[in-house]
Amino acid sequence: MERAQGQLEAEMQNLEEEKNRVIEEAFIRAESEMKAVHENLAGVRMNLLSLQPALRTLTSDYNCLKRQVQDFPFMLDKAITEAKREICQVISEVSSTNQELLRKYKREMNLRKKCHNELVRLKGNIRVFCRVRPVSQEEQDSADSKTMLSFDSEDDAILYLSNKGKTMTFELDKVFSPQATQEEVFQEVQSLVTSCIDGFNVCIFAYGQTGSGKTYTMEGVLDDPGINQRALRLLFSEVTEKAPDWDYKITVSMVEIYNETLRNLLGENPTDKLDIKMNPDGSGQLYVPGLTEFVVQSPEDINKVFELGHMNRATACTNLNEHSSRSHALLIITVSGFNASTGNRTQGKLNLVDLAGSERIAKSGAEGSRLREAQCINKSLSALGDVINALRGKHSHVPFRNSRLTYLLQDSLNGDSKTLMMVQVSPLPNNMSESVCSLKFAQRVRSVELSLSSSFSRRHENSSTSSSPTHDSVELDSPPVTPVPLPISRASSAGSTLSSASRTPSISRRRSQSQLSTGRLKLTA
Ligand SMILES: Nc1ncnc2c1ncn2[C@@H]1O[C@H](COP(=O)(O)OP(=O)(O)OP(=O)(O)O)[C@@H](O)[C@H]1O
Repeated sequence: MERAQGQLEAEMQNLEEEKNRVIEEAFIRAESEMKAVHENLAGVRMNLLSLQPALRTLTSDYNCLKRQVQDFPFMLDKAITEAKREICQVISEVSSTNQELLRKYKREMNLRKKCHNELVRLKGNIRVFCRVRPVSQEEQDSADSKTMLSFDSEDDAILYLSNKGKTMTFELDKVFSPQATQEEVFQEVQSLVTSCIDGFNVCIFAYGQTGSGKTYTMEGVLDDPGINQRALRLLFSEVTEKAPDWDYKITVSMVEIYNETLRNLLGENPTDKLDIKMNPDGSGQLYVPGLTEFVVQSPEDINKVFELGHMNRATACTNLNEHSSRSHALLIITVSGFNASTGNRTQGKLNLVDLAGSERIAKSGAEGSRLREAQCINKSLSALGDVINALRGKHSHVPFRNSRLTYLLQDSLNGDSKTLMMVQVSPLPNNMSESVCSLKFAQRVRSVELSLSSSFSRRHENSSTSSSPTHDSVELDSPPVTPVPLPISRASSAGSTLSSASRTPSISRRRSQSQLSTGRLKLTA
């Protein structure tokens, strides 16, 4: 019993010790945990302390933003109102500048038109050029190739023609020697071409006997095109350049007049005959029902037009060369413009005409269909001369209706329209009588015009220069023609609508003027 009690006490003793140890350990652990918690707490406190300024900044930022957000609609309204006011002010400034510019532009345009009209009035609106074609290789080889034409080295408007021992002098507006290139010829006519953009109607005729180079000048050859193609290309590039301000439309028609019958060369059926009628819209303008008008929208279209016209012309006849000599070929280009900012509209027409051969076949005993062809050609060329004469003579009646050609071109020959007659001449002695006829025709056309464009000539209206430039009024082997002594209007032609840049100071012209003052011109023997 005592032993058991001793054991129990010892166990209790152990347990008591064990308890004290565990408590001590727990206390130590609790103390170290407490210490760690304190340390963490201190860290958190430190963090809290360091975050406080940032929090204050954030709070103040937030408050600031909040105020701004509250103020924003008001500020926005204010800014918009201010911007509106500034924009309105700028717009009104720009618009008044614009108005001023528009006013100036319109005034300049009117001035330009007035100057142009005045220039046309002073110069006369018919110009006559002459182009002498070169002698071909074949002709050079033949015995009869000696050219009878010569040029004035100091005056590019004079042409001398030797005939039967006498030298005839012709004075025109410009003479192109056989060396003149297609480009040089075009340079002289390009201002006339572009004037149709300004709303003028223009006619350029190639006149002369068969084989004198009319088609070469107008159509040209594949690698060296003539006036037709160059004109269309120039017009296209000019209107493209003006595109931001102007909206232009270029349309092209091609017509052939054969035996007084009109054919549509760009139509689906080129053998169909066309008629010329009064426009039912009451405008008093003529129109050709069914005439194809091809709208040119790209340079490629230009090639298409010429290919189609050429193909249609060729398919409707057996021999194109012969046929083209006996028919008039017309390329009619219309340029319509609209300026959206000024509201201005323009419409000009450029008629490029390769006339039928002017030789007088009727006098050489032609019969049947050849005779009819010749009569038709003579009739229309004479009608052209009569119309020009009547127009420039301000006759009350202008016989437009005497031929299809003049009837079709009525609106382009009338009013302030401009005409250029390109007289083609062969240099060969065999062709001399026809060359003389062509040059006389040209000179009479020019003299009709000149006789009305200077006061001097008005006084001489009824003298030798007033004869009508009718085609068949020119007689073969008639005495040498007297040069038209009217250089006054040409002397004042600086700034001509037709380029005068290439003209040389003219001894001949001075000579003409001094002869003019004596009232007489002699032929050079
Ligand atoms: N300035 C020139 N330079 C080179 N060749 C030319 C020139 N003028 C004409 N020719 C050539 O002379 C020939 C006759 O010219 P073209 O056919 O143009 O005459 P045309 O007056 O139109 O004749 P047609 O009345 O028969 O149509 C052609 O072979 C042409 O190529």
